Amino acid sequence: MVSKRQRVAEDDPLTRAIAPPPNETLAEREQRISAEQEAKRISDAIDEELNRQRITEKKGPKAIKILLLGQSESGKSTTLKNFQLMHSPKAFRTEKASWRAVIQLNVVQSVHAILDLMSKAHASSHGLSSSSSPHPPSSSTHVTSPSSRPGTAHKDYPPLTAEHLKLKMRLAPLIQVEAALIRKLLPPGQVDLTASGHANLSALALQQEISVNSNVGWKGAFNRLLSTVGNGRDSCESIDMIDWSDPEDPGVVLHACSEDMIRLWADPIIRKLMEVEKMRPEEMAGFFLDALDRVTSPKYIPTDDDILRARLKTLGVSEHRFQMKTGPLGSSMSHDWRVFDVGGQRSLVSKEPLFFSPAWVPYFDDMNAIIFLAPISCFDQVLQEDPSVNRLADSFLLWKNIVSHPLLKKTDLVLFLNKCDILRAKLASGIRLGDYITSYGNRPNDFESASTYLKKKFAGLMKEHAGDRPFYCHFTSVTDTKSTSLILENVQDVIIRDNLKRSALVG
Ligand SMILES: Nc1nc2c(ncn2[C@@H]2O[C@H](COP(=O)(O)OP(=O)(O)OP(=O)(O)O)[C@@H](O)[C@H]2O)c(=O)[nH]1
Ligand SMILES: [Mg+2]
Repeated sequence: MVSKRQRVAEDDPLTRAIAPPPNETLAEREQRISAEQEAKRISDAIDEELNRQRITEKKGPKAIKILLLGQSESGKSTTLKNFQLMHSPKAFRTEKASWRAVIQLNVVQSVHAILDLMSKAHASSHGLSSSSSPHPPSSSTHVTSPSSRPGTAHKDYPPLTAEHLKLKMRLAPLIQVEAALIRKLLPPGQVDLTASGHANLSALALQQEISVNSNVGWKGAFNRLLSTVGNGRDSCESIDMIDWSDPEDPGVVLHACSEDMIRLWADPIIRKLMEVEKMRPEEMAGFFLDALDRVTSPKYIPTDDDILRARLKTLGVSEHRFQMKTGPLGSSMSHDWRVFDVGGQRSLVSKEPLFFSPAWVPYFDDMNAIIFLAPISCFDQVLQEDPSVNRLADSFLLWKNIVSHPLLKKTDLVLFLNKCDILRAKLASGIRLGDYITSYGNRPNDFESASTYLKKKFAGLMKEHAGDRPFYCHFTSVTDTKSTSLILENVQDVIIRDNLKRSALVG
């Protein structure tokens, strides 16, 4: 008779699956038992390895953590990309297909800003209000002077010809491409509606910059999308998965509009128009108009430099981990490094950047170092989130808050005076630092004097609010990978040295 318990066990699918076959021969039984023993041996070995790793992790040196801070567009994500390029170049390059779409979006948005300005100039010359133009005014990121904000006086725009208006019409398909690219880059439900509050993608694109929440892995979303149109190969070489013959690829329209975009960007009247508007696209984030021929070519694949210049606003936090040998040459000591990149945009409610929110502050004392980025070329610009605040004044204020923060007393603070390449070009073009920073007075308007002066200002704030803390400061252009990798190596050395000093004091 079969007991109830035995019946239950036989009904159990797992028991049935692992039960020996009913007519098992002696040889088969021996083979089965030996296979089971081998499987158990492998499983035990895996458990043992996991345990060993857990113990070493506990015993081994703690991960070294770096937090990147600074206002929006200061260059935090670009610095993170430099870390990735230095320590995981292969992984960095597998994301080229995703960056191609971001660069295409950057191109379209730069052209869009110029088309907006043409509408505004056209409306102004016909005595209409610019709000009657089909395109609302572009975001203040595209505008480098407070004088070009809405509601300002009538300007002396050069008259546009019929040819300009035709050119503008021929470029209209780019607006659809813009919406398609945004849809492609944002996983469903990830459209950031915080600023405008409506879901029309094309209008949304005009009103605000697209941001991607780094936690949801937009690159992953894009790769999944690619794999449905590509050859279906489950590869991480995302560039291999682009279907170059896909007629729906945004690159097709971009290529078709290429000559017209080049003509627009080179046109002397359009240049004059931008000059009157004090609009300098070359200083804008994600500037590719000087490389239109290349980036709109049918088989365009971004270079490392292109990826560093691509602009995608960060929402939330991005993390990059890598391992690095440390200590004297030949030493086998290895550290885990973690670099955190937090979106610098301010909350519309608290007016504070995300990294000063109550959710983030508790993490501060867990950081070994903070790299604070101050884009010193922005002395004549205002914050996109609050046009009443000058960008350089905002960087001074953030720096002051960081150096005097009680939770950051033991953290290494490293200052990157960033966008030096743009500062140099801006001063050379005749824009005067003294017109915006009155304390600069009549000092020479060259890079050496201006950068030294600004460095002293930041050092002064440190001295005033944090006493004799070491002042680590670098002049950077983080889109230049060569010089940035040297600077980052130096920063890593300083952090390791200070970390060792601290553990010696504790030990
Ligand atoms: N020319 C030049 N461009 C730079 C430099 N640093 C950053 N950029 C560009 O400026 C834009 C903004 O840089 P990001 O690194 O995205 O700025 P962010 O601080 O991460 O901004 P949020 O994510 O909004 O907080 C990108 O297009 C970069 O390529 C620089 O030193 N020189
Ligand atoms: Mg960012």
